Amino acid sequence: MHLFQRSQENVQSCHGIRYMMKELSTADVVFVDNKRTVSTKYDPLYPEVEEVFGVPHAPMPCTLVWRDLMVHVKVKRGKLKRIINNVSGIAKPGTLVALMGPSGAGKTTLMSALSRRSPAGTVMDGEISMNGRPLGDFMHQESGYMHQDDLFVNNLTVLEHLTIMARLRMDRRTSTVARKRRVNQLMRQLALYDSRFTRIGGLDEAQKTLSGGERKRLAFATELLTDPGLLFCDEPTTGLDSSSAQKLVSLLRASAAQGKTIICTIHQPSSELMAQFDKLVLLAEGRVAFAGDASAALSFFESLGYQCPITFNPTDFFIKMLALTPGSEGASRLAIKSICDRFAVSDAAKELDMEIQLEYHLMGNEIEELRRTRRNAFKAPFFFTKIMWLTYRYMLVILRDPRVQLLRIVQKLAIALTAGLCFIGTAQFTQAGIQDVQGALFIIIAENTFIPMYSVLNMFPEEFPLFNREFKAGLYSTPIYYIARMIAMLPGLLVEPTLFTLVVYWIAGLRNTFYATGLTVFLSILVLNVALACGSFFSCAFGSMPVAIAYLVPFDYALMMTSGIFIKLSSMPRSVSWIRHISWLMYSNEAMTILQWDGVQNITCPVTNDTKVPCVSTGDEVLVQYDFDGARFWWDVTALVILYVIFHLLALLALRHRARRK
Ligand SMILES: Nc1ncnc2c1ncn2[C@@H]1O[C@H](COP(=O)(O)OP(=O)(O)OP(=O)(O)O)[C@@H](O)[C@H]1O
Repeated sequence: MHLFQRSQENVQSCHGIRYMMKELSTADVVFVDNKRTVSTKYDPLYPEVEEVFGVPHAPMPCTLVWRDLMVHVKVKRGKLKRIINNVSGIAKPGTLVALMGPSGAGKTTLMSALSRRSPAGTVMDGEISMNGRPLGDFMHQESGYMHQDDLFVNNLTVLEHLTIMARLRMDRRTSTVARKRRVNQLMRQLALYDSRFTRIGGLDEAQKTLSGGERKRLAFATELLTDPGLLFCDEPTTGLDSSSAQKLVSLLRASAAQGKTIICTIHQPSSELMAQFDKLVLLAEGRVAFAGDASAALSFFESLGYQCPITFNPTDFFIKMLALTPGSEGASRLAIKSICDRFAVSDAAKELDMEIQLEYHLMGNEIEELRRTRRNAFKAPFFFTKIMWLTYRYMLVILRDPRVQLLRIVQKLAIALTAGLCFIGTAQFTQAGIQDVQGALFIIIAENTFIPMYSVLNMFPEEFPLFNREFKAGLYSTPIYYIARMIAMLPGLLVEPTLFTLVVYWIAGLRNTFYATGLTVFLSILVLNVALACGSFFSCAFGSMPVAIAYLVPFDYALMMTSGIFIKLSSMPRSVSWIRHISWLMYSNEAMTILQWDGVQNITCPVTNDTKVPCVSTGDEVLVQYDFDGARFWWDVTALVILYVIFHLLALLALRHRARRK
């Protein structure tokens, strides 16, 4: 309770914003063209929601303190490179903090450390705590992180994206109505309501998509879904025109006014933008060159004898002072060191130090508050809820472009017709017919193997950046993503092989029994799924399509050569014949051959007087000719299922390894 009261006081005393908090927390505040306006005609997306719930709560106040922080990254041969050097600071509720400095000063590294989102290979020393708690995994639930480059599933609309994100991010105890209300509120507050049915992005030029500013606001809305008390924004205005940048910073300002703590890295903002920030931290060469009220930075530099020219924007001046001048790096480093050293003994630094000490002292007494926080700890959505909503997301993407799906089916039918026509009337119980039947079976197997296996190679590398970001944000685990991704593809994985196999089977006139037809279709579905699992494994293991192809081509040749169609399996050298045990082409070829020839007794032989001309007259002899065994049908099916499971498990492990390493 203590901490909450103290933080609330901070919020109110810091800016006298009690009035604003009340005002901004109502749902009818809309930002239009950088001006906050109150809509006169209230038009909520879900009217029933507002009636039930009324005014929302203020976010939980968050005070972030860091003391004597050092950050190193691992470079070659296990050596450590120091990026952040003995940095201390504090960010309180209701404040908008700007983290500025020249390129390479360490802004992103510091912010990643403060948000507990540092990449693997980062070594930290020093203290960071939020509301008295040393940083832990809770940071992913209790803080938001807006990345510089916004990543979305482009084909979704704004409303679909926010609805799905609400399902993945918000506490599972939140009711459906409350979730809808939050989505509604955010779309209205961030001026996205009119674009709610607009697609976020995409390559279709005929489709209207979001502008750069709208994408940034959508990224901001996504982070605000859980209403975190602490928000990190990495260069939120980069790539925006001045009006959109102003609009976005006004939104950050308004959120801070609601009681949030917001830390932003920012590149040389205009004076107008800078005026919206309360606190400024200037970094140079991994050290603090200034930290305190944004308005006091100029006086500090003046006290060192550095006068900002009247024609200069102060932020340009700070960066100029703290950047290395090309050609005289040594002198620049000395000047920067001197500024940082003098800040370390300045009144502003002492004041900051005292504030930090006081915060630590007060935090020591917050045990009761900690207990309360733990009791109300965030409860993530259930495993199956996440799978369901992620599957929905990927299914939407597939369904969004029905023309592509239709084209794929038309293409499959065209290939099936072409292939089938080559075999028309040839599948007979004759000596020539044996080769024709085996050829038709191999066409079915090859078509269901190679196209699916290669087409999936690009999928995981393409989706990896978004997956990795959402995985790191704790939205879902690798198995959840992987399972959802596979389930979303399932309809296509059933329809395509079924259509192709039935068309070829029918035109080629293969064995006309329900048992043989049904099981051949089943086997072709299995073959396609094993091939896709194998492609997924190569895609996850090698991370890029060209590398994956380089390894997959020799692998698939080896599988094809041991399929039993090109070389007699018993005549292969032992050193390579073992490969057939992992060849789904061999297992499916054997199983489909059994279905065609099992019990056949009447294969006709050519009429000739030469008794030495060999003749295969029964199905069993056909199987012997290919080194197949009629008793192994169900073993073949089992082997295909085992390969399916193994390839998927390997793919999952490879993806997990990749995600943890990045
Ligand atoms: N993993 C790493 N290995 C080696 N050097 C690194 C690594 N990460 C960061 N650095 C170096 O640390 C310094 C600070 O990087 P950081 O990205 O934090 O700077 P920044 O202030 O955010 O720069 P910018 O404004 O250009 O994004 C840079 O010189 C960068 O090259």
